[in-house]
Amino acid sequence: MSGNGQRRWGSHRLKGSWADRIVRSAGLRETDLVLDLGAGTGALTRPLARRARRVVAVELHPGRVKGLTAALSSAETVTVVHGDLLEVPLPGGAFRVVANPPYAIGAAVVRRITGPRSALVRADLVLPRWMVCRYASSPPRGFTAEVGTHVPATAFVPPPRSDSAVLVLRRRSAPRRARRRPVRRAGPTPGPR
Ligand SMILES: C[S@@+](CC[C@H](N)C(=O)[O-])C[C@H]1O[C@@H](n2cnc3c(N)ncnc32)[C@H](O)[C@@H]1O
Repeated sequence: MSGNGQRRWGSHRLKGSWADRIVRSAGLRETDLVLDLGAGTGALTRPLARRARRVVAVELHPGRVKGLTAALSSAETVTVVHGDLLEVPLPGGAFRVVANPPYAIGAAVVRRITGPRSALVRADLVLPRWMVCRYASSPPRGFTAEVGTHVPATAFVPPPRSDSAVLVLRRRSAPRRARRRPVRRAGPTPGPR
C-alpha cells in the first residue's frame, strides 16, 4: 500500500513475442497444471492456455481480473482467480509456475512456492536479473536454480529500470505428496523388543 492507503498498481507487461518465447522455453507438457501468478492482462496466460492441461491465472487488480475473465471466457482450460498470489491456496498435487510477478514481492513468491507444503515441480519466473543471479548461486532448499532466458527492459511495456531474466527452479526430487512409500528391505521381520 502507498502512504495514503491506496495500493499502487505498477505493472510492466510483457510484449506478446517475449511472452511466447518464455512460455516456449518452459517446455510444458500437455498434462501440466500451471499457475500464472500476477496474470495482468494475460500476456503469459494466452500462450500457456495453448500448451497446458489447465492454467490458473491469479490477479488482484479488479479491473484486470474483469478484462482477463472476459477475454478468456472461451478458453476452457483457464481459470481466472481474483486474489492475492501470496494467499491463494496452492494446488494439492504437482504443479508448475510460469509468471512475471511484481518484482517487489519476487522473493516472497519464491519462498511461498518452494515452501515445505508446496508440490511445485518447476517454476519459470521473470525477475530482475540481479535477483535471478543471486538465486542461481544460492538456490532455495530442495531446488536447483539457473539463469534462463535473458529478458531486456525493451521486452516490457513500460520498460523497467533494469534488465530481467527468467529464474528456472527445478525440484531436486519428487514433491513430498507425490513420493512413493519407501520400499522395505527384504529380510527377517524384527521381533518385539
Ligand atoms: C509485472 S505485472 C505482470 C503482468 C503480466 N503477467 C505480464 O507479464 O504482462 C504483475 C501483475 O501482478 C498483479 N499483482 C500485484 N500484486 C499482486 C498480488 N498480491 N496478487 C496477485 N496479483 C498481483 C498486478 O496487478 C500486475 O497485473
